[in-house]
Amino acid sequence: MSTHAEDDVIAPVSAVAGTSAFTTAVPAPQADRAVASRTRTFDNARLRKDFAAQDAFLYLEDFLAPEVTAQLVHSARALLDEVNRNYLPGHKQGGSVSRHTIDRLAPFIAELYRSKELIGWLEQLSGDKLQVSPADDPHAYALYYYTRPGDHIGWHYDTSYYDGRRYTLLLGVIDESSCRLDYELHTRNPDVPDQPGSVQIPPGGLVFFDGDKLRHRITPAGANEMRVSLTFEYVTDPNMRPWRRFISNMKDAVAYFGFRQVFRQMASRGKGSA
Ligand SMILES: O=C(O)CCC(=O)C(=O)O
Ligand SMILES: [Fe+2]
Repeated sequence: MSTHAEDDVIAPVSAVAGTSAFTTAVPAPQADRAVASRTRTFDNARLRKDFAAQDAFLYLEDFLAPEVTAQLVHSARALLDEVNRNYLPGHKQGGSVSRHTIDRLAPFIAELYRSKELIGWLEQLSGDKLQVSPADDPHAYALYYYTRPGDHIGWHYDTSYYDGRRYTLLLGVIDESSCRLDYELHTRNPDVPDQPGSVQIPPGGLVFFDGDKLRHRITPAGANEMRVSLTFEYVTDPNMRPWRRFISNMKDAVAYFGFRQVFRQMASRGKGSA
């Protein structure tokens, strides 16, 4: 079900992938400064209202500073050789790169994930105190790749296995595709009719939502298309009961990152080295 994907790249992209991409220097921006340069220009009171009115969902077409988007695009292409592909018939087909690989090869993404400016702004929107996900959660930050015809994710929620809420931030990185994020608002609220919507997330665009409230899917990629999105997960309580951790890990191993990535951290922690 889970395979490596060295040869899974369409031609124009593979020209810049591989080791040479790592040596082509693209200076990393300073994450906090770059985030603040954008968030201080927004009408944040208005965005907060929009987020609440849409039952904990917000889409912004143009969020990231251009130098951040450029850095993410560079990393997404440089990490093509690291993509782990998965097929879950009827539910999901596509690739992902876990936070463990990002830590090794794209540290700017880890820095952006932890940016105080970013987290503070998301806290303003959500009205919740947010924390980064624990070190052994491979989903804390991850890249998703849609590079083959039919790559998609079926309807689902980003269910929280934590004791508190789980928020998902999606950042558009590469979108040379017809893929759409289809969603339904208010599905958990019997008093409000479900409200369907659909967006494409262009490079630098943002989607932020409470994972247990937004029903969503990514529609299938066509031939010669490529889409990469970056996901950040924030939680209100990083505690997770052991049996839920087990279910969450199994899901991440089967549907996203492969067993080696997901259980590697646990194994090394068992030996006292993490
Ligand atoms: O690729 C995306 O933008 C979102 C993917 C998604 O919904 C998920 O992996 O849970
Ligand atoms: Fe999702």
